[in-house]
Amino acid sequence: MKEIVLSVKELTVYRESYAAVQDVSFSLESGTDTSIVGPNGGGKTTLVQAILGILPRHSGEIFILGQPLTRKGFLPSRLRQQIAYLPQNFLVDRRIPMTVDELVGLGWDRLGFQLPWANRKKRDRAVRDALARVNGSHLRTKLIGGLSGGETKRMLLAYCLVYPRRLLILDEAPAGLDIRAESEFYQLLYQLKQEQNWAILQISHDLDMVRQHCDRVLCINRTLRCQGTPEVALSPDSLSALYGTEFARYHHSH
Ligand SMILES: Nc1ncnc2c1ncn2[C@@H]1O[C@H](COP(=O)(O)OP(=O)(O)OP(=O)(O)O)[C@@H](O)[C@H]1O
Repeated sequence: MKEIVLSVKELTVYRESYAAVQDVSFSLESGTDTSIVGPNGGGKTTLVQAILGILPRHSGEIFILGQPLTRKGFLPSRLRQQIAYLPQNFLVDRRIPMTVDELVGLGWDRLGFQLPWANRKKRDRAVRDALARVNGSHLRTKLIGGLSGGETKRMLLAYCLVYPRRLLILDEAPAGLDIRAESEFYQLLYQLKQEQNWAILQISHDLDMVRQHCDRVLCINRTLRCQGTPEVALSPDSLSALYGTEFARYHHSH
């Protein structure tokens, strides 16, 4: 059964004194893959960061699995754990002597107090399975500082998968993956959506991918210019309104 996983109502978010996202409303159902598209600086990342509670909102409301996200970005930990986020760039000090399985295991750990030895076997199995799903079993004992860009992506995806989630948010996730890894990546997203009923929200500039893989599209340029199926939201008229006439003509003529 479909369920509303995320609901955003009349959301406005400021970057300094500028409303980077203004009056945006939409909702996401479980078992669906939705893409956010729009020009550079259009507010896509700002929108996602507000949903994650990283950026404060100026006005509007955000509900995750029916629970409101507070103005300060607080969500009960049992709900926060249902959300996974794969950022565009992995910004940590890579000199930290941490192995891949240690990092992926952090995604499994419950937020809040727990005994370090509790559920050890279950945790180890979950880490192994998550790495296997992203074809990253061979990376298990590697230090995170020694990974290539594509391997880092796989590790982060395993971090997202290691625990059953309800909402997966991706910021240009396949960037840095080779052709085969990218295809496997979308296959995996499809499985998570179909078999696990996850709702997926992904920022993308790859309109061909969006047409091929996504069920719905949100066209953002500060405000929500259009939303609907890829056929509707990526029609020549919608693309002209979003990116300008020249782009729409070019994109449809090849
Ligand atoms: N840290 C920041 N401080 C101030 N303004 C910012 C900051 N980050 C982004 N902005 C501004 O907010 C607006 C929206 O930026 P945002 O990064 O959300 O757009 P985007 O659609 O994700 O862009 P891109 O496609 O280039 O990644 C832009 O005008 C940008 O200059």
